[in-house]
Amino acid sequence: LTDSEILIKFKGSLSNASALDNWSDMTNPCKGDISNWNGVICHKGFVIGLQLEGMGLTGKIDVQTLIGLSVLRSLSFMNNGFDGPFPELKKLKSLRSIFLSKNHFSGAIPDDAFEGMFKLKKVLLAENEFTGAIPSSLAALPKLIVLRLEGNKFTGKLPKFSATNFASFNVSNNELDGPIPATFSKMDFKSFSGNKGLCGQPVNECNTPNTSTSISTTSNTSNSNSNSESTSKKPSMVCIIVVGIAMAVALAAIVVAALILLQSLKRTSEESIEAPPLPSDLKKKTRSKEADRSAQGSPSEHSSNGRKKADMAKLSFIRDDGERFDLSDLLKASAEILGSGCFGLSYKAALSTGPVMVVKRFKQMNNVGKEEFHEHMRRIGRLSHPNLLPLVAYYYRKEEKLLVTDYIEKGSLAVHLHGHQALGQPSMDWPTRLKIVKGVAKGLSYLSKELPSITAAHGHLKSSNILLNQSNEPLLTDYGLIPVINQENAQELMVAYKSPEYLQLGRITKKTDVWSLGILILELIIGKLPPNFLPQGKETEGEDLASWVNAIPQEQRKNQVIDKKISGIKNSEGEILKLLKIGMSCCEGEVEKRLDLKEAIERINKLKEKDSDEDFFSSYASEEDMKKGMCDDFAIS
Ligand SMILES: Nc1ncnc2c1ncn2[C@@H]1O[C@H](COP(=O)(O)OP(=O)(O)OP(=O)(O)O)[C@@H](O)[C@H]1O
Repeated sequence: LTDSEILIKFKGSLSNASALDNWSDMTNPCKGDISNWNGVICHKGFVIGLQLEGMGLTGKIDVQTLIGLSVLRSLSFMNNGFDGPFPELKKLKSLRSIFLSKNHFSGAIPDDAFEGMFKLKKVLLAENEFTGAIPSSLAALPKLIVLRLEGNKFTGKLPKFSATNFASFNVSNNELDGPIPATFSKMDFKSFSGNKGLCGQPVNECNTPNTSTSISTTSNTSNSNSNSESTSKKPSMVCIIVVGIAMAVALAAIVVAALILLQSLKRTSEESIEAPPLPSDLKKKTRSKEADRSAQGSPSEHSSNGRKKADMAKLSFIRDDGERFDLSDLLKASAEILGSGCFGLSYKAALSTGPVMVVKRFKQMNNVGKEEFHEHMRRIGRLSHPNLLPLVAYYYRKEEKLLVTDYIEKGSLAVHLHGHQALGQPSMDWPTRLKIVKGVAKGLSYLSKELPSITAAHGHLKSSNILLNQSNEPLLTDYGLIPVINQENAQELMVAYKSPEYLQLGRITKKTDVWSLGILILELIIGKLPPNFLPQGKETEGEDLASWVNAIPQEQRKNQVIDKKISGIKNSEGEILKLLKIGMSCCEGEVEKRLDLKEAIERINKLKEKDSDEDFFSSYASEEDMKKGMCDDFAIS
């Protein structure tokens, strides 16, 4: 059967499937990475995922038919009306993700239900009616990083899990009992709460008779003073030693890091100057690509002669019409460190011939092969929009990659919002802020259309990745990088992976960039820096901006939320409140309730600099609604 026939047959087993009306055997489900069939995810012409969420589907999940989709990696039926036993998904050995949360599946899951699914990384079964023990075959999965079982009726003990590196784990609100394995002791207690019988760290409610601490302290009252004295002394000695060792190790680490950095810079510089001629096959490839580069925008080799030629080839240029330079030119240029972001250092390099470039070093792109990297950079390089900072050139070496762009004199939005104020310079006025939001929205819209196969087409939207040109038009940077960043590092560093859906469910969606846009809107209105967008913010420290707004009573928001330092807001407060409302709808924690990008952009585009009389009244009317608790967009989650 073809993919199209398989999917049509599969649809036949579903009930209430009107959301899949555009599945038709007259068309192909996949054109390259694009699909016009609702909920079908494609890669290189193959169906790799079904994302059939919140479609009101019921009926049977015909797993047998899906076996025909040989590269199916992800199945999501979340938030539908499926019931009955756990489907026999182990027949689909290539699956990486199973999302069945928020349905009515029930009964015990067979102990061997996950047997042989060695590639499985994410399993979401939350908020169903499953009973019985957590299957040992699930606990044995070696690559599991996300497991969500909360809100079921699982019983028995928590099994020992083979995987130890969970990005998200939750078994709360079940009927589990017994001790929590020590490997989970550092997790958030909320992941285990609501299970009356579970005990041990992090819940700390173990009440078994053989837990000895409290018993021994009461029975040895006569010794208690001396014991407590000696225990209070011992830790302080230990502390001093530990702190001493830690300081010595930290110092040594700093020295080693500095040496490595110097060595690496030196090596890069030497390699670029001493670069051997290109291997002939790569040269051939480069030359043959010259032929179609005008159509493809492919990198080209600027030929002159000898070693110069080889050096030039080391930097791959996206366009033909710009100034050419090589790595050694960049390294010889007068350079200035712009900052150390999540991925490494960024330098500003003023070339002796005039142009000023920015070189950003990435060490976290080691999992992609050379061809894959070149292909992706060419894809990024073909993008062209007034709100995107174009990639000028890139450099590939196995251990590190460099991306080169023009230097933008005016710097980033982050600096204008937060840095300039700290220096006592005037804060950005409302019309400029509005212009920036509109430009960012246009850039995002373009990216999502041009990079449909990347779930979060930007993936790293934050105020330091928005530069401002001389007329304050925003230019997005660091976009489209998710496919080439190492997964582990991406999870730690990229903004998309700090979204609620990633933190709670271990997934990013088409609406993840919308969430970042919402946070950016709030940052522009409130004038506060979002805590978890800081480079070092691996953990969310402090509440996010949306929770901060939500904690402020409705009637006080106009006065407390809008940054007092924004100039030019007279007669614009109605419009600012409308933007605030859009920002909050973009920050909706539940993906289904969040605005989609198109809707958000439409609403942003309607905003004006000044309130009209009508807007003035309607914004106040909506404030009244809020007071009455009728405004869903502001509902406290
Ligand atoms: N082309 C550019 N022109 C001017 N300033 C830039 C340019 N690219 C980056 N910057 C600025 O240089 C600084 C360092 O940028 P970098 O991208 O390394 O880190 P970041 O944006 O803070 O974090 P991340 O690595 O997560 O993107 C930031 O303030 C950024 O706004």
